Amino acid sequence: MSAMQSSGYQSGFGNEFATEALPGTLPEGQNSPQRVAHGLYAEQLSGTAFTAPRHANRRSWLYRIRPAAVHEPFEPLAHERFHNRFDEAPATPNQLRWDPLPMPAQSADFIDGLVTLAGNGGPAEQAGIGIHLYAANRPMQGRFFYDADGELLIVPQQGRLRIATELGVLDVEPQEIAVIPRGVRFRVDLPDGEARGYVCENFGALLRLPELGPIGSNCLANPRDFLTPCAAYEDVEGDFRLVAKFQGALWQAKIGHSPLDVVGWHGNYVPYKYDLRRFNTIGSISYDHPDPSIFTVLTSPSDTPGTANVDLAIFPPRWLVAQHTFRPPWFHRNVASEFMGLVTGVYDAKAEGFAPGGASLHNCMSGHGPDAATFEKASNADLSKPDVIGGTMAFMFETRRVIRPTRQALESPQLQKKYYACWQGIARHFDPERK
Ligand SMILES: O=C(O)Cc1cc(O)ccc1O
Repeated sequence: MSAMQSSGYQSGFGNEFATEALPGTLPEGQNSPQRVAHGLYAEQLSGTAFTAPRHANRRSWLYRIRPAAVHEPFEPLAHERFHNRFDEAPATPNQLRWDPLPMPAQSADFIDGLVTLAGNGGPAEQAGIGIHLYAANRPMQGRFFYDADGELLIVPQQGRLRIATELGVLDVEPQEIAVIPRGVRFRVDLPDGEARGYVCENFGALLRLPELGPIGSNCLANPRDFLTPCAAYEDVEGDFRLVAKFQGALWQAKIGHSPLDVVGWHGNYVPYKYDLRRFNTIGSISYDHPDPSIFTVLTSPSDTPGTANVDLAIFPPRWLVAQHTFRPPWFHRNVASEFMGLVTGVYDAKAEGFAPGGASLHNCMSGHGPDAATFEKASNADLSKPDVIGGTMAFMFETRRVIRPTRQALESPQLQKKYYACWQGIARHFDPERK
């Protein structure tokens, strides 16, 4: 099957987009005419309840060669490593850290290469997240995937992805992220031959831009930097497979054509990508290290205001200039749970051991913070000079519920048995006489 080429992008977040790969595809003035141009079928894809408030309502109208209903029945598809079983092992209060996942020894496409590290909630309650890693060395050939359980926030760490979706093609590279909405069918090709990264499967409310409050109307991730593909389609028939993730398990159906057959579409329920290097990072220009919520790129709200189902925060290159201040991330315990990954470079709270492609988990109220080496360095730093933090991109999935590691994550050879030791060298400095 020939790979779909990049179809170009439309910019904005939550817009009403309209795009067609063949002129004259989109009906004028209505969504579902008696006969659609070019002999296409009209189909609505609803990402929120019909009656969701207008500002939160997401749906798109797709004009396609065949409706999505055209496939054979689904059968269960075994995939032991990719799942939503977050109750297999006791949730531990220990700080956890993993080395990067090795590239697969056998041939693996994006689906084969998914492995579930942790999560909370689940698809049945439409709340919580799954945290997965992927490591793949082969494009998806003759098969397509959709996730009915949640939207997929993909954070590539190594190797580019070409994500051909029903709504067009996203070309994504490390330091960019992609979001594929719940239900949207896609195929992942690997332009660099292999790829590795992180996936947050969001079972809750759709990711959106955070409120800016007193920051004002700009900064953080600016809406115009979000890119949604223009329409692109393939008109191919063959003995293909459609893989669905439904209620935590995989299913597979025969399909005689590519489901990426949408010739034009309009609406606001869309895949998108964002270049994290465009994030307008703000910080303290007086004293103290602010809460990392100032680094929020996207948030999935929960029913409790200000308490996210999941936030994506990033730690991009930045200048630290705060005076009289311990500049790196402080020692911390949090009611929320913090999963971190590193795309490139060094994270400023950890001098070593947190490698690009690796991961750490600090659960509800588990103490964490700078390691001993970072603490000593920052406590003695010359604050008349800025700390110029360059060449790095760490990120955090922060969620209100405890993040429960899977059994395979706790038994993984990548789990660092001695992670706790990075704080063991923290010296006692207490002296009642010292000022
Ligand atoms: O390093 C971490 O684990 C995340 C984190 C970042 C920060 O800027 C402040 C506190 C915190 O826990």
